[in-house]
Amino acid sequence: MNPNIPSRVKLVDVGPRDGLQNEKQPVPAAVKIELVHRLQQAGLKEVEVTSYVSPKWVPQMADNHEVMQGITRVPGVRYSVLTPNLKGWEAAVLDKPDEIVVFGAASEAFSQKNINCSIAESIERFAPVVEAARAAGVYVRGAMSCTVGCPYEGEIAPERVEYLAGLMKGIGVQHIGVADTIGVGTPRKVQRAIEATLKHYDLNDVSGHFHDTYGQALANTLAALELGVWQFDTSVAGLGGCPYAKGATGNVATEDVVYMLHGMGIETGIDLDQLIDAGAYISDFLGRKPQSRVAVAVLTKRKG
Ligand SMILES: CC(C)(COP(=O)([O-])OP(=O)([O-])OC[C@H]1O[C@@H](n2cnc3c(N)ncnc32)[C@H](O)[C@@H]1OP(=O)([O-])[O-])[C@@H](O)C(=O)NCCC(=O)NCCSC(=O)C[C@@](C)(O)CC(=O)[O-]
Repeated sequence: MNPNIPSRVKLVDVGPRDGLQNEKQPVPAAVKIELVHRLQQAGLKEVEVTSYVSPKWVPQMADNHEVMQGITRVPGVRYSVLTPNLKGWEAAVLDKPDEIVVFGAASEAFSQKNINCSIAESIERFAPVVEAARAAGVYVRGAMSCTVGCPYEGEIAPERVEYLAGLMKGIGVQHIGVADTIGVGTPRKVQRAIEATLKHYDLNDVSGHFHDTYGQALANTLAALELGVWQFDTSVAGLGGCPYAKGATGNVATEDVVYMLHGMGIETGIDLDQLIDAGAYISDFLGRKPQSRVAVAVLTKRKG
């Protein structure tokens, strides 16, 4: 096996936030809370719970306070939330997240559509958020959208990823996620985006966030593992899609990544059966099958 491949991987389940943010049907806070509980029971050590964004832009996340305050926290589990500006941070801090996420884009057009400002303006907005969070002892992660392709601008060059990673580093963002927002990436392209990020960030501070629109997300995860990346965002049942990236499907399913990693002898600390139950719970609520191939296979096998 490639010696760069780590023996242990940390997965952050972003299903409750990235997975549900685009759902058109209302999902009650109680269901979101139960999903977080089931994920932590399955062994997830970090869950991205919600976002503090405009309820006019993303109505599904309007219950952020209720969800964060309703969770029974487990020691050793981290709860992260998205905060695009100081207003978001001021709301989020009341709910005591372990980690906040500022989210920018390597594409100007996506930045405008997603957060209504240019890349340069986004960094100006993030800077005081990062400062306030770090002063309060809250860890700061950055997400970089559209690192290989953009729904409005097409292919994104690695130099633009390097540029954004440098800006994020410059304002004190501690960890950076390399996102293939619309799932158009293929393994070499994703590796180039990660290599560009590694010009500014240590390998231990970089994670992968791959959507599966074109069915490449597992291959892209493996490509990132081959560079030594050991942290990934995944979404239980493959939930999700971004409201500002039409047609993009959910993140790679946590179940599929766990199955692949365990099959490679890589530890995750996650119980696949309990994870599949968590995915079945939310999929039943939404009235559809899990998007995870592994979950569907196991659930079919269980029926006998
Ligand atoms: C970023 C803003 C808020 C800027 O929105 P804006 O309109 O430019 O902000 P503004 O400062 O001009 O304020 C306009 C209104 O929004 C309110 N407002 C302002 N800020 C907040 C806040 N934090 N929370 C609640 N309300 C807020 C503010 O109070 C005001 O309310 P009004 O006076 O009209 O009633 C807006 O564009 C927005 O909410 N966008 C949604 C972004 C979003 O959630 N996108 C999806 C998540 S990112 C993602 O999924 C990608 C990722 C991370 O997963 C990685 C990947 O795959 O690429």
